[in-house]
Amino acid sequence: MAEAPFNKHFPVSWEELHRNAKALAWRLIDRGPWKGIIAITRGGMVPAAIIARELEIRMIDTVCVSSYDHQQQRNATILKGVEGANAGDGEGWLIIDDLVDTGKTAEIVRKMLPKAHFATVYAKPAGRPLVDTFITEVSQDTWIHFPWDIELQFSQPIAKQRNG
Ligand SMILES: O=P(O)(O)OC[C@H]1O[C@H](OP(=O)(O)OP(=O)(O)O)[C@H](O)[C@@H]1O
Ligand code: HPA
Ligand SMILES: [Mg+2]
Repeated sequence: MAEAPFNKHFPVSWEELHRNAKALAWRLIDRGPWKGIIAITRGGMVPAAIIARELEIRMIDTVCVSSYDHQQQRNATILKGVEGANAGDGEGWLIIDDLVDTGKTAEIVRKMLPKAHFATVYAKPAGRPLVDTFITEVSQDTWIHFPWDIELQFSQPIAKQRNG
């Protein structure tokens, strides 16, 4: 697949992610009770853990999907479904991912659990219609840098960045 032009970069700190995942938990609490959480690996496991803690949910399973090599999108591969959770059509279950981008991953997981509630912390416009609840929208040409993917390093002054 063609590489998407990510012109903008949106770094997220652990604190920000924690705050936004908690904000998502606040939105989800009144829509429950939830039978459990299905986290989409790997990125969904971090917000899923925070939401599980806030909503006191201990039944957690995963759907294992892989679709990106860093910013390069590939065909999504399902490595594991949800057989263990006995989630049926997903009724009463929460699916948690860190973000929807093109919506490809969400589309695949929604087919597995059509009645589940799909929630993400971040959403880009193309994937937004596939999510039931999210917290922050960023533009399609923005790459979100999650705290587990980045480290502190020297940053060019803005003037240097603008002048190339
Ligand atoms: O809406 P889409 O275009 O499908 O993109 C969103 C998916 O891509 C990322 O996962 P990725 O496949 O990179 O795996 P990871 O979570 O293991 O990093 C992200 O965590 C979402 O699951
Ligand atoms: O913007 C993104 N950031 C991190 N992982 C992703 N996977 C798809 N889009 C993104
Ligand atoms: Mg993922």
